[in-house]
Amino acid sequence: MKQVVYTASPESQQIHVWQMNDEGALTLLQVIDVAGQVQPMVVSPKRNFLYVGVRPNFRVLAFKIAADGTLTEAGQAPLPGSPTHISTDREGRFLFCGSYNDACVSVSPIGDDGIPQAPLQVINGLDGCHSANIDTDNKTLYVPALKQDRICLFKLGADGQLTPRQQAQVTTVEGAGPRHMQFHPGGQFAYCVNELDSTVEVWALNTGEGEAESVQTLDMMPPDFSGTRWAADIHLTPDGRFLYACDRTSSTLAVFSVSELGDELTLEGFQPTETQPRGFNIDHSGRYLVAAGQKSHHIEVYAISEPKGLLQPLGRYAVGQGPMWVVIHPLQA
Ligand SMILES: O=C1O[C@H](COP(=O)(O)O)[C@@H](O)[C@H](O)[C@H]1O
Repeated sequence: MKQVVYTASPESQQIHVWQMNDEGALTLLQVIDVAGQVQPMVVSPKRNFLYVGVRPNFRVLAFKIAADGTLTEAGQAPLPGSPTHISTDREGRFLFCGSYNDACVSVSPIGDDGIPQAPLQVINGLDGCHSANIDTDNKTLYVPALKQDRICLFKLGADGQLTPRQQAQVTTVEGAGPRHMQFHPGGQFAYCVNELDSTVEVWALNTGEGEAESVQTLDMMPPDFSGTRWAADIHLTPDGRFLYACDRTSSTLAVFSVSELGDELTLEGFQPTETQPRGFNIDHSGRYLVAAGQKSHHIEVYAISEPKGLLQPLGRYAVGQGPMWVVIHPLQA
């Protein structure tokens, strides 16, 4: 499977486009200089656009993805706050933006041409809003508000309007700081990385009603760690068997195996990684993981090994300054 890896480096205002071969080796295809600090990125469900949040002029840029994975800017739209995280619904009709510094989540319609438009709704009062995560049924948006130790649950309407679910929020333990989420492919469980206590929490979902209940919380730090915990990102292999979460102070990736149902995690080990890993991702074959070091200015590729999902370093590559977001896109065969 040929794939393309996009990395965002806000300090040098660049997007690097890498081709990944079947052995996990990267070749640089393109470097785009962006007028702004590039941060969160997501590929559209139809796989024809890369959406990128930039600051300090808060906007989402839409890049058309060519057959070889290279990018051409095709349009842009304003955002109501500094983009910390962007995502879309599963049909690619709406773009969600979570803003930590502006404490809000917004919904922007995406035109038939694939270009996002100005927001149709902004929900404020979400202190430390860190991500917006649509469930596998495309019905409930889970929005962690890190500074409030809560995840807000919104029903996504056909018109893109968000309304609080009857169970409008779930809370973590005090001081956990819920940040990023992943969904098990079966749709019945979600995993949230908690930034401030570096734990991973398993949430059982009642997708019909849009409800969640905490069923397991695991420490993700090496046993000898005594510094300030500072977790960041979380990703699951496409088959749902292995889950990874990173901590920035210790510069480690924690490796978990996932039960068949998705309800239970087992800590399998730790992988030292690039300095201050704020963002990483997993390829579409589930064989490779790419981690970005915000302070090392490199990305590193790992092979995911059987039977526990432990990581084997394959190669590291210099990128722009302060890389913090990684997205992987499969090319059409
Ligand atoms: O990871 C973190 O994210 C927040 C928000 O990031 P930003 O890039 O949107 O400003 C940051 O302020 C926080 O200190 C940090 O731990």
